[in-house]
Amino acid sequence: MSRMGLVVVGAGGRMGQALIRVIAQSDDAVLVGAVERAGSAVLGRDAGEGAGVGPLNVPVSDDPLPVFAKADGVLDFTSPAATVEFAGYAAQARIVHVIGTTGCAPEHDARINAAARHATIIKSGNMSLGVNLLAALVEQAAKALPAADFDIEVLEMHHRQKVDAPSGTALMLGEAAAKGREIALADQSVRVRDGHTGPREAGSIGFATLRGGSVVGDHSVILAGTGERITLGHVAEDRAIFARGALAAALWGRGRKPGLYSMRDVLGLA
Ligand SMILES: NC(=O)C1=CN([C@@H]2O[C@H](COP(=O)(O)OP(=O)(O)OC[C@H]3O[C@@H](n4cnc5c(N)ncnc54)[C@H](OP(=O)(O)O)[C@@H]3O)[C@@H](O)[C@H]2O)C=CC1
Ligand SMILES: O=C(O)C1=N[C@H](C(=O)O)C[C@H](O)C1
Repeated sequence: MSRMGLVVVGAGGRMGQALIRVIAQSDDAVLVGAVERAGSAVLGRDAGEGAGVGPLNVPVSDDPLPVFAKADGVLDFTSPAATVEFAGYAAQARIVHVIGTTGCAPEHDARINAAARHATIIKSGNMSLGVNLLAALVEQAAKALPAADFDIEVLEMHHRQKVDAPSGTALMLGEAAAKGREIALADQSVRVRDGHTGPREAGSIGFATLRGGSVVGDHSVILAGTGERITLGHVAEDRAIFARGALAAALWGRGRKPGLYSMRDVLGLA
C-alpha cells in the first residue's frame, strides 16, 4: 500500500512540531499538508524547517479544505473550537481524523460524534501506549478494591502553558476508575476542593491539578485505604510518545469504517 498522506493542523504548536518530526521519520506516512490559523507567524514557511527536520516542501497554509482534499488523514492537536471545525472538513473529505485535543465540552463532543457518521475518528486524551495501559490497570484496580475501603484520587502536573484542567488524561483515568467501579464519573467526581469541604464523600473520585515549568505530563492514580496506599502512575518525558501514538492511530484507521474510536481500540486494550 502507498504511504499514508497526512496533514498536521496546529502545525506551529508543541504537538504539531512533534508530529511533523515523527512523520518525517516514518516509512508508512508522508506529510502532505500543514495548517495553522489565519494570521499565524508560521504561514508560508516550510513545515519541516519549522519542526527542525529540514525542508519537506510543505508550506504551512491557513486554508484547510484544499489541503484535506489531497490527504488520507489529519492529525489534530489544537483547541476544541478548531477541532470541531476540522471534524466537519475531515468528514466532508472522508479522511481519517485523529483527535488529541483535550478540554472538549459536551457541545464539542456532540459535533465530533456527528462527524463520526462520515469519518473515521480516533480520539483520545492521551495517545501514548503507557497511559492507555495505565488506564486498563486503573480499571482493574478499581474493580478489585472495594469502594467503601479505598478512596480514588487522580493527580496530574503539566507545563505552565496548559490551558485546560483537569487534563484529558486525568479525566480518562477517572473514567477508567469509574468503569471499574460500575459508576458514572459525572455523578461522583470532585474536581475542586477549597475551604471547609467537610470529610471526603465515600465513593467519590477526586482530582488535583498542578501547573508549572516545562513538565510534559505526570499522572498518578492513588487508591488510598486505611493503613495502605497503591499508586499507579505515568511520566511523559517527551512529546514524541504522543506523536508516535497518533501516527499509529492514523495508520490503524486507514480503510476502517466511519465511527468514533479510541486509542484503546487501536492498541487492542478495549
Ligand atoms: N491526546 C494527547 O496525547 C495529547 C493531547 N494534547 C492536547 O493537544 C492540544 C494542543 O497542545 P499543544 O500542542 O501543547 O498546544 P499548542 O498551543 O502548542 O498548539 C496548538 C496549536 O494549534 C493552533 N491552532 C489553534 N486554533 C487553530 C485553528 N483554527 N487552525 C489552525 N491551527 C490552530 C495554535 O495556534 P495559536 O498558537 O495561534 O493559537 C497552536 O499552534 C491541547 O488540547 C493538549 O491538551 C497534547 C499532548 C498530548
Ligand atoms: O497539554 C498537554 O501538554 C498534554 N495534554 C494531554 C492531557 O490533557 O492529558 C496529554 C498530555 O498529558 C500532555
